Amino acid sequence: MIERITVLGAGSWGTAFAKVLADAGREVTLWARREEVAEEIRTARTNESYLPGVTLPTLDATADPARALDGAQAVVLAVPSQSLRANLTAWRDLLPAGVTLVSLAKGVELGTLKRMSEVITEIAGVPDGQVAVVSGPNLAREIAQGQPAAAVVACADHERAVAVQRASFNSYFRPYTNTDVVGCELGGACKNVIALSCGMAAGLGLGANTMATLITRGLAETARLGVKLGADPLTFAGLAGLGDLVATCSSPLSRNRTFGERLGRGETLKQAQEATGGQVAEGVKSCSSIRALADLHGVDMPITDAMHRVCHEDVDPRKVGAELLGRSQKHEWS
Ligand SMILES: NC(=O)C1=CN([C@@H]2O[C@H](COP(=O)(O)OP(=O)(O)OC[C@H]3O[C@@H](n4cnc5c(N)ncnc54)[C@H](OP(=O)(O)O)[C@@H]3O)[C@@H](O)[C@H]2O)C=CC1
Ligand SMILES: O=C(CO)COP(=O)(O)O
Repeated sequence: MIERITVLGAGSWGTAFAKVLADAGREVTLWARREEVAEEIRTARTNESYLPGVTLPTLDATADPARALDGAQAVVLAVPSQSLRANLTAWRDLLPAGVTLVSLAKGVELGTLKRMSEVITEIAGVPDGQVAVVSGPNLAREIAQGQPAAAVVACADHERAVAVQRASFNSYFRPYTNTDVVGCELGGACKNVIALSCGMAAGLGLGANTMATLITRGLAETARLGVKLGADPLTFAGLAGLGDLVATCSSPLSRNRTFGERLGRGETLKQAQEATGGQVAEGVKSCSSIRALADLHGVDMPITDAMHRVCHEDVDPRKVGAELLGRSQKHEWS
């Protein structure tokens, strides 16, 4: 049984997941980038900047990575996807040998076009089977409030997935196992981009039919990419596919959806970034890396392409909307 777990990253999801683990009976140490955040978690049992009003269970917290990683049996990586490489490079010599590495990040790296587990195996120099991914409909604030939710723990090594499942299962958090790491990671990364599009539609004043269309066609393009890269198509009907997509596209708690809504209301990228105060909306960068990955593999992802053009080529959301509708007509599954 995994008993001692270190969570690296004390933002919304890192803190909420540390709570999940502590509520599951694990001994948890949470690493925060800033000492004042670590001190607040240790002494006041709160992290007001990320989870206001939430009382945390007993947790150790530190800004010292060496102290955080000492004796860890599993290490959870909860930093933004575009900084994971730099962070892990700084931490890799501190990782205990054979430790299970768990990724919470949902993104595809710009430049390398790697999934997060690929970045981790490369930087930590560990085999695929040592890296697990947790993904699913897991809006941090709801989980931190103890609202029921399920997730998937995906790992090429089934036994390791079961160990993480057992370590994180509690009265409100129900993890399932899966061995389809590619599908689970792509589901998590792509849904952030589709959530941007749903937010944008909401910002333009559009209703439920448009949302459902974007969700369904978003899932179709995600599955198209996933299958091309070796994922199991069934994964996209599961928690890390449809589940996460529906939660993120529908909830005002989603940073990606909220960001898209601002763009839909006419804000520029810069204005939306300033208004969301540095909180990570992974889809803004992932729309470019996922688009490049799709291009590399000859996969058509029109919604993702549209989001890239709005976010990075300053194209009007109304224009990409009209273009999406005017694409050449085809069979639903071609
Ligand atoms: N929030 C959610 O509901 C969910 C998020 N995720 C995924 O989890 C990952 C982490 O997201 P989340 O916790 O929400 O993000 P937040 O934006 O809430 O927090 C980011 C955390 O990472 C730290 N951080 C930011 N930039 C860097 C950097 N360059 N180097 C080191 N640390 C950094 C921040 O520290 P500081 O405070 O000092 O800036 C903060 O602790 C993302 O990939 C996200 O998609 C997955 C499921 C649910
Ligand atoms: O991944 C998430 C829910 O599962 C969180 O989504 P946001 O990053 O859009 O807030």
